[in-house]
Amino acid sequence: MRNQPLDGKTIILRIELDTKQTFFGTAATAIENAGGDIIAIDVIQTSRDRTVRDLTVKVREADTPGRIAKAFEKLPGIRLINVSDRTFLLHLGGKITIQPKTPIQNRDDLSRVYTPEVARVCNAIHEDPSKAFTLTIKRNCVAVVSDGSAVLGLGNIGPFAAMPVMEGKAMLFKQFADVDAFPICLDTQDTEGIIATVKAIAPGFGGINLEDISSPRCFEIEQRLREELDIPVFHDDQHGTAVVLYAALLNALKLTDRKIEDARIVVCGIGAAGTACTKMLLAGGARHVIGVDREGILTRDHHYPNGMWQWYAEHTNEDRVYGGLAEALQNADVFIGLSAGGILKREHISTMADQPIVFAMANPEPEIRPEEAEDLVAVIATGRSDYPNQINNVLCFPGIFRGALDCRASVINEEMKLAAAEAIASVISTDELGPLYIVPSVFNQRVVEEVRRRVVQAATASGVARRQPRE
Ligand SMILES: NC(=O)c1ccc[n+]([C@@H]2O[C@H](COP(=O)([O-])OP(=O)(O)OC[C@H]3O[C@@H](n4cnc5c(N)ncnc54)[C@H](O)[C@@H]3O)[C@@H](O)[C@H]2O)c1
Ligand SMILES: O=C(O)C[C@H](O)C(=O)O
Ligand SMILES: [Mg+2]
Repeated sequence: MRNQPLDGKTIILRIELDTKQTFFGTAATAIENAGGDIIAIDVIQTSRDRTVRDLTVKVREADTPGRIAKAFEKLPGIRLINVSDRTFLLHLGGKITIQPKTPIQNRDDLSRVYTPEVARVCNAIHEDPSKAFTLTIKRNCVAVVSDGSAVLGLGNIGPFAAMPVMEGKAMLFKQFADVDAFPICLDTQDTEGIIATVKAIAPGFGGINLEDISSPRCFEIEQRLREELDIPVFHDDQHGTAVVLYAALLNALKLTDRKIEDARIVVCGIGAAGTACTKMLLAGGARHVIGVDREGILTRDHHYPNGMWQWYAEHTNEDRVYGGLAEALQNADVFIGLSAGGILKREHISTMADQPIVFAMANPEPEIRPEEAEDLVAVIATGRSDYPNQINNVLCFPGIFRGALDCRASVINEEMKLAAAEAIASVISTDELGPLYIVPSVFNQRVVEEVRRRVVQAATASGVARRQPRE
């Protein structure tokens, strides 16, 4: 059932009718009886005794398509050729394409974009490699690189299955920040193999956005690439998430009249995202953070083979709380979930402090659905597009890379991340702030603009900008 469309969604049924044996009305009635609502009909092919039609059908329940298929099996003269939903149709052939900026209309054009004239441009770059930034796509191009090892919360589903997410990130880069991003899914999960491959492809890119690479390998991969490349390398699940989380938390704390230093914060899922979010919270002044992973609360009297967990245990949970999620959440002000769907229960939230803040950010299924918890919380947010308060790294990565590319930053540093977080939080004024509006919408055009502006300023002030963009 994993590929079944979700409730309330639209599917498209391609059916073939033998018009000597049956009528369209029979098919329509079967669909209605199975819980489907036909909202459009397209005739695809027709002949004297055969017709093929696409029926766009709203489904009320997840098992409606299955029930329609069963009903058709019993009806002579009706054949179900295919069921697709709009999401799958949108993915047919992939979601992005490459387009030339100018058409090649004659031999003159051809000789400029290609041999022989292109050779002069190649020689110019050979003499001065920094010209690659002005004379090639490098200036505006980001590689979105994954090994498919931690795709959303789906786990290690490999490079082929990771592609739709990476294509989606490339679309978002382009639409929101006019960055040309290319999805690259690697058929290796070997740390050295990934580092060598990214270094080898780097000449064509002005930045590297690492995506959905599992921890702890992601830490070393990013660290080494940062040291060995002179373009920004940014692990989105760590830093993009941390930036947006921090922005959202600043606003949620403001709304509930709390200070970050006093807030008791539980981070669940100490992987790539959970670790980076915690580092940003500590840098922002948080003093009471407890981390919980599958084996329970991380404590400093335990030795962890995972170096990042060892670091984590030494820098959090000063009061030495032991146990699991339930124990960690007693009297906590904030829950930050970056773990797995459905693991937070109402019973957990009811033991939290008054006016709890719940950020259930696992994708695609949050730790708890807002409708299950909204009567218990002051603020709830998820990473999804279909609920209010979407805390998702898409609020950060387009704008932070736009800024970094525009000022040709050599890295994306802490100052730039902090500037991006403050920019996102600032898009919502005090008057506008409310329980359903702690982070701006992805479609708010001020987000990228403001993030870019402050990121360029921060890069310049911290000495990593290599040019000043025209405003
Ligand atoms: N909203 C966003 O912008 C955003 C950004 C990044 C990641 N995420 C989501 O956060 C989750 C983690 O992503 P990641 O990149 O850090 O992955 P990761 O694989 O690096 O880390 C996941 C961590 O969660 C832990 N975990 C899994 N199940 C758990 C459970 N039942 N209880 C406690 N801990 C558990 C794992 O042991 C691991 O340490 C995913 O669901 C991902 O989709 C959301
Ligand atoms: O892809 C997303 O929606 C956010 C994030 O990068 C994730 O891995 O969940
Ligand atoms: Mg991700």
